[in-house]
Amino acid sequence: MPLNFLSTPIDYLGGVGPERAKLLRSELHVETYGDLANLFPNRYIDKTKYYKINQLVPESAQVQIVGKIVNVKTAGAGKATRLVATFADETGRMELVWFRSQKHFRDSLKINEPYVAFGKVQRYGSQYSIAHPDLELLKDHKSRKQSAMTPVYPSTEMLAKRKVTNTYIVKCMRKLFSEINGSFVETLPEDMRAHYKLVGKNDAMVNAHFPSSPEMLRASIYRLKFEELFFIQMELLLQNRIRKTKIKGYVFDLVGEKFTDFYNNHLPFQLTGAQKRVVKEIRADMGTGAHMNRLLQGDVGSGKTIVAVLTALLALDNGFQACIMAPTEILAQQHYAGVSELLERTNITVSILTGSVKTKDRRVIHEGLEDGSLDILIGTHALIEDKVKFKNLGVAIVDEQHRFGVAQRAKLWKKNDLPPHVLVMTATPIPRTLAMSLYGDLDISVIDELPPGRKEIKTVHRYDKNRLAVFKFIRDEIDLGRQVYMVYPLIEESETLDYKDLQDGYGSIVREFPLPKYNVSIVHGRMKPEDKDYEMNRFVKGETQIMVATTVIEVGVNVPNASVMIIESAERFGLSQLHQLRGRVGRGAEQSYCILMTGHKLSNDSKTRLKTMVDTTDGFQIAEVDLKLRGPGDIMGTRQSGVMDLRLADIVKDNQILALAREAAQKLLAKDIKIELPEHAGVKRVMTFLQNKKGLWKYIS
Ligand SMILES: Nc1ncnc2c1ncn2[C@@H]1O[C@H](COP(=O)(O)OP(=O)(O)OP(=O)(O)O)[C@@H](O)[C@H]1O
Repeated sequence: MPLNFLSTPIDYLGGVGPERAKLLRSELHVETYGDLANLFPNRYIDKTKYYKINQLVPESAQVQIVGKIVNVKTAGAGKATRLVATFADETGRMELVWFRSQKHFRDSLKINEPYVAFGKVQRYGSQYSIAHPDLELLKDHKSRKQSAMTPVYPSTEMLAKRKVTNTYIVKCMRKLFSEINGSFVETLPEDMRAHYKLVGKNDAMVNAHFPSSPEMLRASIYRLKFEELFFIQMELLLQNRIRKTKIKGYVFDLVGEKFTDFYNNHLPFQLTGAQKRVVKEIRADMGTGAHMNRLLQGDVGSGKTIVAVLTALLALDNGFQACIMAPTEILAQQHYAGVSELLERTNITVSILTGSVKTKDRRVIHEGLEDGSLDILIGTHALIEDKVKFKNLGVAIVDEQHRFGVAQRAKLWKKNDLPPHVLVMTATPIPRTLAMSLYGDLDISVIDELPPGRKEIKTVHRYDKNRLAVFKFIRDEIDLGRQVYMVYPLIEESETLDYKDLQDGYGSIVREFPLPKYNVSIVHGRMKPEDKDYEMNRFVKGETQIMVATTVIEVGVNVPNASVMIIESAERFGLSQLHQLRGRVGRGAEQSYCILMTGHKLSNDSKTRLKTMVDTTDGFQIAEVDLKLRGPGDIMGTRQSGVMDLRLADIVKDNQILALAREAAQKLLAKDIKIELPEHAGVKRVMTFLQNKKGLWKYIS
């Protein structure tokens, strides 16, 4: 089947006039024959089965009933005007309802003639009804062979109102398939189909719409999902490859004195297996001559800082500088303190540049950067100001990518002849399956192992009415010398309300934990940055025992002595947010606790979230549950990605197929990177079709 046949506008299909074509376009995005063929059923129903009215139950979904219209009347007024027909069989009566009352439609309804009504039943009081049923005279219905697996296509209220019924769409589909005449061209190579046991394209298309058996239906849907995911993977893998061949990077092939000396003499601990593996991956990247763009995912507290330092040392050993960018002043300071301590006994120079650094000190930093005497610069957005000029920046390490835009990162290498390597660190785990489908242009390293000897954070869920016991627990912990976080939600829609909650909470905490024994800090988004930092620092230094805060403390804050995290209205937080918050404790040697406080009324989703938090501390597992609860739409960055356009596959539910499709794409490209072997003609055709607009092919063919 030539592709141009499939691009025939839908108006040309027999039985589709301009009116209905317009509706199909606006409601279902069906513009062409191809679009219609790829409009897959939501489900299938047994059209050989008929219900009696007295067999209906409130849960009956779509049913077919044979009966007669015994009368028709108009009910309601204005916009609520509707046509109501009483429909009866020998067992009872029900209603058929249309929210329109054109006279000619009313007149077309035949009283006391047998009809088949099909649709979704609803019950109002003791009465069953179907709104906008598919209605067909029994004799017409009987004249066609009915299938036990009739497809049910997506529909909208507008379509139902305008008589574009399921029966109509099925009719169009039959017509289309008889015109196509069984000749969808195969897209996947034969060896791949044999290896992954995939049915042929044509059979799959026909059976997805008009299944010959349940087994064939399953096999067809599997094949079509595989195909869909396979081509997405092909695009991602090719984009990645193009990036690597097009964008050159510095070659850091020396592992010199600085790295070796630090590694052999100054490591404060043994690296975990995962840290070693990740450092190896980074070294391999930097040695190839391609530009590194790597995402380093590591759960909270998994030890990303040491990886950042070793990466910086690799740049230094090859005669380059390094920088580490953090999203906030506090985090930049923490990194600076941590990195300086690690490098204390070496002769490597480290400085910090943030908004609050004085002009005089700035000048010294600028000079050091330009003459190359400053090796590592740590800082905030201040690093990308125009005045900051590196002599030769070799690697930029960016903490928490979503707070820095790509354009901002690009500013960093304005002085370089080549872009510095980029390592983005994030503590927000993204499930592997999602990461695979999203980040074609980014390589991913994962630290999936925590340093040894960590004590699991004990997590419990408590109801508000047990608050007194929780307060007692807090007092006991403070008596032991520990510090406590108390976090309140802050969501944009009801900022005023949240602010009140926070202030009320602060008020009651100060009453419960009075001076002079207790000192309480408060931090929230409405404070000036200087005030926030001041309050944070009091807590960091141990001058206050309790930190009342909104989620502003979410990322990266490191106060090892804080051992209790209380999260108020925990049901209002997302899972990954709860996990990030919990990660603020458990950073020292002491046993740590996380207490999730809620009221009694909880939705099922909230219960699942709380239970997941109580059951596990594994960020990746939590991310998987989060993805299942929220769907990929809300997860960072997914909105812009092609993943949301999937027709059949669901990257969460079909993650096994996704993994196989990725493997198949990798194998194919390993054998035939230009996709020019004759057996890959089908793949090439689809890729060309997909890529025409983006011009991907001009790079690889
Ligand atoms: N291999 C290791 N063995 C023992 N301790 C380690 C190891 N790696 C890191 N640590 C320690 O674990 C703590 C957490 O490390 P680090 O601050 O680098 O974590 P992180 O991944 O940046 O976490 P977060 O994203 O929560 O800030 C630090 O105190 C660090 O010294």
